[in-house]
Parts: sequence; C-alpha cells; structure tokens
Amino acid sequence: MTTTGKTPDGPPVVSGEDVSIEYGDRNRARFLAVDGVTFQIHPGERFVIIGPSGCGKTTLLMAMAGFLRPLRGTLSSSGHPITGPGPDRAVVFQDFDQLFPWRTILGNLTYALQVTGRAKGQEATRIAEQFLEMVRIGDAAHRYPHQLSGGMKQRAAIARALAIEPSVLLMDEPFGAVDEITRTALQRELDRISRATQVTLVMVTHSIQEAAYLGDRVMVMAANPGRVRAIVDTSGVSDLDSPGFAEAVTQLRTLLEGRPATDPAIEQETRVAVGGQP
Ligand SMILES: Nc1ncnc2c1ncn2[C@@H]1O[C@H](COP(=O)(O)OP(=O)(O)OP(=O)(O)O)[C@@H](O)[C@H]1O
Repeated sequence: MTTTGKTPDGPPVVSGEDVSIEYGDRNRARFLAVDGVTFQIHPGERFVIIGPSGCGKTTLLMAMAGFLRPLRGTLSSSGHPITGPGPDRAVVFQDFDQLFPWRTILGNLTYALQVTGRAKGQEATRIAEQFLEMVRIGDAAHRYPHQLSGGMKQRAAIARALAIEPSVLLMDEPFGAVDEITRTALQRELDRISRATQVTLVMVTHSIQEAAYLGDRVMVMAANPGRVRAIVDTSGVSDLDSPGFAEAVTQLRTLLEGRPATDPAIEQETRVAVGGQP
C-alpha cells in the first residue's frame, strides 16, 4: 500500500516551534503540561492529535486557539505569532452547551457572523442557512439549543465555526459525548464537509479509528511531560475496509502503547509514514 502526504502549498496554517506550556502561578506549584513540541499544519490538512490521558492534547489545542500562552517556544497562525483568540481560529468543544441557549440555532450563527464582522442582516441569515443546510440541520434553524439532540448541537456548533470561514477549525474531542451511531454519522459528515470546504482541521480525539479515518497526519503524543512521540502520515487510509486502514490503526496503537518519551532511547519526534515511506 502506498500513501501520499498532502503537499504543502503555502506557509503552515498553524505551526509550533519547540512549544512548552506550563500551568500554575507564583503561588502554586508549576506543572509542565507540554514540553518542546514542534509541528507544522499545512493548508487544507486534517491534523489529528492523539495520546494518553493527560499528555497535553487539550492544552496544546487551547494554546493554538489563543486561550493559553506558551512558556517557551512559538505558536504561529499563518506565520504570525498567536497572542490571543481570533476569528481565523474557530473552536468546537466536546461540550454540548457551547451554543448560546437564549438564541435560536440560526441566531447563534448570525450572531457569530456579526461579531466577527463576516456579515450582517440578510446576508448573515443567508450564510447561516447555507451552513445549517451543509450540516443537514436546516430544518432546526428556528429551534433553541435545548430542543436539539446532542448530535444536532454538535452539527450546529460545527456550522457556526465554519460559517465564520476560519483558516483553521480546532476541535477538541467533538464527538466524544455522542452515541456510537451518531459518532459514525458525524465522522462521515465531517469527512464530507472538510473535503468540500478544504478547511484546515486540527482535531483531538481518543479514538484511534477516528484519527486514522479523518486524519491526513496523526500526531501521537506521550505523557509526563507531553511530548511528540511520532507524526504518522495516514492520508491514504480513509477506506475503513482496506488493509491499509487496519495497518494504520495497528501502528497508531503500537505508538500509543509505546515506551514513555522520557526514555532517552526514543527520539522526541519520529516521522512515520504508513506503508513504509519515510
Ligand atoms: N488548569 C490547569 N491547571 C493545572 N494543571 C492542569 C490544568 N489543566 C490541565 N492540567 C494538567 O495538564 C496536563 C495536560 O492536561 P490536558 O487536559 O491538556 O491533557 P489531555 O491530553 O487533553 O487529557 P485527556 O485526554 O484526559 O482530555 C494534565 O496533567 C492536567 O492535569
């Protein structure tokens, strides 16, 4: 089986250079959650982060979103240092309650379009309706979040994030709280939508299968402290029934279960391509 990574056709949409992130303040013990992580995410790429619990996946994603500042190293968005949140980086969380409960689904989207300056008035409504149709909840536009299922709320949150046309969509375990059937349906939807919009996607997940299915590349992290164990090219393995898919899942699982990255015998970053390409 052969795989081909997505060819970078511009500067990285998001990049990290030797990024370390610490929690704690002057009065509390400090904790190094992410240690010397380097990566580059290219335009249109689907970049998935997996790793054991507590390895710093969410911490890294929140730093990309601009909610946390690295202690050392640099995080950049399209070549500019990330100094805070911005409409170029939309975030979808696992939490079902990320929509404003006092606004309808349509109202949630039009509000996002207005506050980010993307569109207002009838134009905002038109764009909002278009994105709700894209995630197949156009019929629910005038309902309130509490009137939707968990899966529908996640569709709405994805529509809201995409509507503002971010350069990157950051997703933290977006399907972690839905049932298995809904999860599979949402994975397929995200696959379709990300191909249609060519949005750059960064997703944290606990699911190896989800990572192999949706990811063009999968960054496997190790814990204590959070480091990059490997970046695996999975761009050619989205066919669930192919031997390559099973091979990728096995490889990712082996890396996940591997020795701790603090072991000096393990390189901090190993670039791996499924199918034997360097
Ligand atoms: N606000 C905080 N203050 C102090 N430590 C924190 C804080 N948030 C997270 N941590 C610690 O930082 C480390 C990384 O946490 P993080 O949530 O990024 O891990 P994760 O890989 O996303 O975990 P999980 O897979 O369980 O969601 C953990 O040890 C966690 O306890």
